[in-house]
Amino acid sequence: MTAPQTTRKQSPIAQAWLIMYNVAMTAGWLVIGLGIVNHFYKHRTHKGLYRQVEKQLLFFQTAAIFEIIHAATGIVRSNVMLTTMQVFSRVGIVWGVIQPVAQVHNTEGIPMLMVAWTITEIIRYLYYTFMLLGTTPYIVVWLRYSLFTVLYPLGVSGELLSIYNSLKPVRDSQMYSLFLPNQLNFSIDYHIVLIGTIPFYFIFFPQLYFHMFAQRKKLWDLDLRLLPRKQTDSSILDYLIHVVQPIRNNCMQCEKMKQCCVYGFYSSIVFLRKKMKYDILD
Ligand SMILES: CCCCCCCCCCCCC/C=C/C(=O)SCCNC(=O)CCNC(=O)[C@H](O)C(C)(C)COP(=O)(O)OP(=O)(O)OC[C@H]1O[C@@H](n2cnc3c(N)ncnc32)[C@H](O)[C@@H]1OP(=O)(O)O
Repeated sequence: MTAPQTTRKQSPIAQAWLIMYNVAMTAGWLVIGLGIVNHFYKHRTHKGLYRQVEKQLLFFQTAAIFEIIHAATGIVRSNVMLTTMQVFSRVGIVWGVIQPVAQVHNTEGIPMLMVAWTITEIIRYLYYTFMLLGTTPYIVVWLRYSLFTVLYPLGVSGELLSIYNSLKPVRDSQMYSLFLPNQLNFSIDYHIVLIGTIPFYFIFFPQLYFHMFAQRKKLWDLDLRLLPRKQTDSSILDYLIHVVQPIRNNCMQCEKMKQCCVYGFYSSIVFLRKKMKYDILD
């Protein structure tokens, strides 16, 4: 089964670039994923994990900056603000927190964010690639619009934990900081800057998270076949509603309609169906 295709037509050059980009990003994150699995298999600990995949992670996470360019130039329909937030936070974490602060490398936040990012990106870029090729396997759509419910909180917790773990080493080393007096007559305390980023997570993460739920619902409404459980429920309810519908039409002409159990049965199905948010078929 394939998902409904809604991707708009791009120019052939843009389309070729996007296919190349998405294939390269899928492959890159797959390599990172294999590195993570290999590390856990060999060492059974998250210690040393960052060093194992450092180069690939720096490269492919940084390459996500193209996503902001894609959205800003309009070659994809992603929301520019949300994409910028997402990419900016992750590139910022990698280059501004993890890479320069060695004390963070072996802390618990690292496996959390790496696992969340890696699974998300393999599926996301695979999804985009399939969309461009015009056929997306149902399982890829389902994974993209379901796993984020768990992976987003996991990734964001890993990021916040990494920022938290970097605070003491950054304060002690006075990294990237400039104190008065100096010739520029300007001061910046990187420790305070990092603390200042934390509230932004509480402002922007809910927006990103609920945006994904909205996208999921939109796609779901577009094609009710997307989720098997709902599909079954929907078919049963649809079947019942279509069987009972003609009886109900007769009921409408009957004086005793309100007391009639057939009409009551019909109404409960309609109610149940509305409750399950299948209003669009009514
Ligand atoms: C020290 C620095 C700190 C900074 C502090 C900032 C605070 C910020 C707080 C936020 C923290 C977030 C951190 C993130 C953590 C994680 O990622 S954890 C892992 C879980 N993550 C996810 O699940 C990511 C989910 N998000 C997305 O998938 C989305 O991409 C998005 C970023 C939310 C944007 O969504 P949206 O605008 O809806 O766009 P898309 O659905 O992606 O795409 C829209 C259409 O464009 C097409 N498209 C997009 N990209 C491509 C592409 N590369 N190639 C081809 N096509 C593309 C896509 O197919 C869609 O097409 P249509 O269907 O035709 O609309």
